[in-house]
Amino acid sequence: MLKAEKIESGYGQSKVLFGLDLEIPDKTVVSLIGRNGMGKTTTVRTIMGMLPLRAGTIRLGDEVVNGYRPHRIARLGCGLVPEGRHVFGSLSVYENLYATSRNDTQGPWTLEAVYELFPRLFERRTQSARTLSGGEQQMLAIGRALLTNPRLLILDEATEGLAPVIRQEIWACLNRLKREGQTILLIDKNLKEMHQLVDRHHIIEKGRIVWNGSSDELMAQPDLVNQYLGV
Ligand SMILES: Nc1ncnc2c1ncn2[C@@H]1O[C@H](COP(=O)(O)OP(=O)(O)OP(=O)(O)O)[C@@H](O)[C@H]1O
Repeated sequence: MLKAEKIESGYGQSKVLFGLDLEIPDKTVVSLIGRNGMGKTTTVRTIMGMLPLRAGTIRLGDEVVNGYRPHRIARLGCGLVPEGRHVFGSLSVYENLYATSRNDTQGPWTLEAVYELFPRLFERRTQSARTLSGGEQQMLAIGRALLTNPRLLILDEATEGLAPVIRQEIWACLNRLKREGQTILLIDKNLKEMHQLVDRHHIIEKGRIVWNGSSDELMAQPDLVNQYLGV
């Protein structure tokens, strides 16, 4: 599905990614984990074409997408749930969803399907997005991304700052998406909840992947978790 090879990028004079490799096979859930400031969001921005790729190659399927603008990456099937959610506060839930739904995509995700996934969004469909709780805004951001029927769904900090009960709803949603074969790139810090969900973890340290392996392999190495995740 997605293959990034030796990618480099950064901001102005400062380089953040130093030859990062990441492969996301079809119908798998892949994580990117690491301490704050190691380059997770920068990786996502680079994949989405929001930051220029300075070196390396990104392939989506068979297509090299180096230099593609974000809208083109989105049209090729990458749906992003950004850190901080970025819903349109002055628009209603329905308007947020409608504004990003497209009629040129094929797949299971319709407005009705999103409302079925998150009944709270249906209940609050006329409410302006700024009045939603953080968890409801995250549901809206996920619903908005799903409406593009993405081949690859990317979540940057899937459950950060959310109340525990809402977190469980998000994990349940992600587990359901996995069962349905959705390919996912997941950034989060909750290793316990990620255990069942993630097929392959990738630890990022100073802009490079320093380890990758299964959830069981990760849990079997507490030193690794201590060293790179600081928990
Ligand atoms: N817009 C920006 N301009 C300049 N430097 C930035 C910008 N955004 C991030 N950085 C720097 O790039 C580095 C990597 O940041 P990034 O946001 O990718 O990390 P992260 O792993 O996602 O961490 P976090 O969990 O804190 O978001 C950090 O040193 C950060 O200060």
